Amino acid sequence: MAAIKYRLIKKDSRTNARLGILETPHGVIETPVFMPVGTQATVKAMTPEELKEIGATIILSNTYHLYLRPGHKIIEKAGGLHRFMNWDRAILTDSGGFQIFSLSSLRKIKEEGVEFRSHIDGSKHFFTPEKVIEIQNALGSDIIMSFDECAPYPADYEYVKNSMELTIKWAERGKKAHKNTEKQALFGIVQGGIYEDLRKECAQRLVEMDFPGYSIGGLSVGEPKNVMYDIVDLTTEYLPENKPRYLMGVGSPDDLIEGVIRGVDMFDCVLPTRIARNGTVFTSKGKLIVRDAPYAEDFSPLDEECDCYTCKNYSRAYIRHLFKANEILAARLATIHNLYFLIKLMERIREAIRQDRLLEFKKQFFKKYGYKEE
Ligand SMILES: CNc1nc2c(CCNCc3ccccc3)c3nc(N)[nH]c(=O)c3cc2[nH]1
Repeated sequence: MAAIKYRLIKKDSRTNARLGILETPHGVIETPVFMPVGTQATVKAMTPEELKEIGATIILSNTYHLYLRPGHKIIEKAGGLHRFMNWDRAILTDSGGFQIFSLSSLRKIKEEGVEFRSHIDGSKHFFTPEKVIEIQNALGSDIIMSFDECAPYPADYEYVKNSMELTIKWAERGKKAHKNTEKQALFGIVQGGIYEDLRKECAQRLVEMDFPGYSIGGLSVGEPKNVMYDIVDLTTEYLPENKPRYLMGVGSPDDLIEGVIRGVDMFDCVLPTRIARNGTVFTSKGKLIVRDAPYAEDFSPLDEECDCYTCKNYSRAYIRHLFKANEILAARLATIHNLYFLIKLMERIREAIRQDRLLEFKKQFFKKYGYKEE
C-alpha cells in the first residue's frame, strides 16, 4: 500500500485545472489545496485547534530548521513530528535544500552533498540526499521532499544544466535511501530554471523514477510572473495526470488561481502568515494595511465578505490599535484571517471547477481584488 493515493475527480473543460482527492495516513485532502507553513513545528501564532477551525488539512514544516533545532532525534523520541506538535492531520516537510541556500552562510556544493553553516550558531553541517531522507524519516511527515538544488534567478544555461543534473542524481540517491515508502511519500522536485529543454528533460527523468508526486521547484525566486506561469504550464505537460503536482513557495491569491488553471494541485507560501504579523491582510477588495491611520475609527471588519473568527468579532480600529500597541493578539487575529482567506479561496476555486466556471470565477475575483486581467 503506498503512503498516499491521489484520485483525479474532475478536469476543468477549458483549462488544465483539476479537482482531486489526496488520501494520506493522516487524513484526506481535497485539492487544489493551500498548505500553511509551520517552519519550526508551529504555524506561527496559531494553535492546531485554530488551524482545524479554519479548515487546514495539511501543513508544512522543515528539515533544515528542525534538524538544527531541536534536532530530529529529539522529535523522533517524542514519537515524531505529529505527536511533538500535537497535529494529527497531514504534514509535508521540505528537504532543506532551499533553506540552506536562502538562510545559511558558507555553502559548498559538491556531488556528495552540501556543506553549510547553521544560521543559528554558525556550526558546520553536511547534508547529503541520504541524510535528508533519514531526517525526514525520523520526523515522520506524510509527504517528504528529495534533496535538490534550487538554482538562483537569473542563472546561465550551463549553471542550471549542471544544477539540474545534480538534482536528478540526488533524487536517485534519496529514493534508494528512503525505506519507509508505506508511510511517507517521497516527491521528486523538477528543476531546470527557465530553460524549456532542461525542464522537459528533468521532468521526464524524474517521471521514469516513478515518484508518487512531483514538486515544481526553482520558481518564485524573483522571475517575472509570466515567466513563472509559462514554466509551470510547460512542466505540468510532462507530469503524469494521476499524480499530484506541488508548486513550491507559491503564493499570492492571483498566483494560486493562475497555478490551478495551469494544473497545479498543491501550494505553500509564507506570505499570508508573514504579512499578517506586519499588519497587512488580504481582503476581497485587495490588500489592506490595517495598521495605517485611516482605520483608526473604522469599526467595520477587515473584510465585509469574510466570516472568519476575526471578521465576526473585531473591527479594523481595534486590530489597528493592537498593532500600534505591539500586542501579540494583533498577529494572531491577522494570521487567522489571512490563512482563512487563502483556504477559503481554494474552497471557492474547487467549487468553481465542480461547476465548470473557473474562468468566470477568476474574472470576477480579479476585478474585485483589483488585479489586471492577463
Ligand atoms: C518562496 N519561493 C520559493 N520557495 C521555494 C521552496 C521552499 C518552499 N517552502 C517550503 C517551506 C517549508 C517549511 C517552512 C518554510 C518553507 C523550494 N523548496 C525546494 N526544496 N526546492 C525549490 O526549488 C524551492 C523553490 C522555492 N521558491
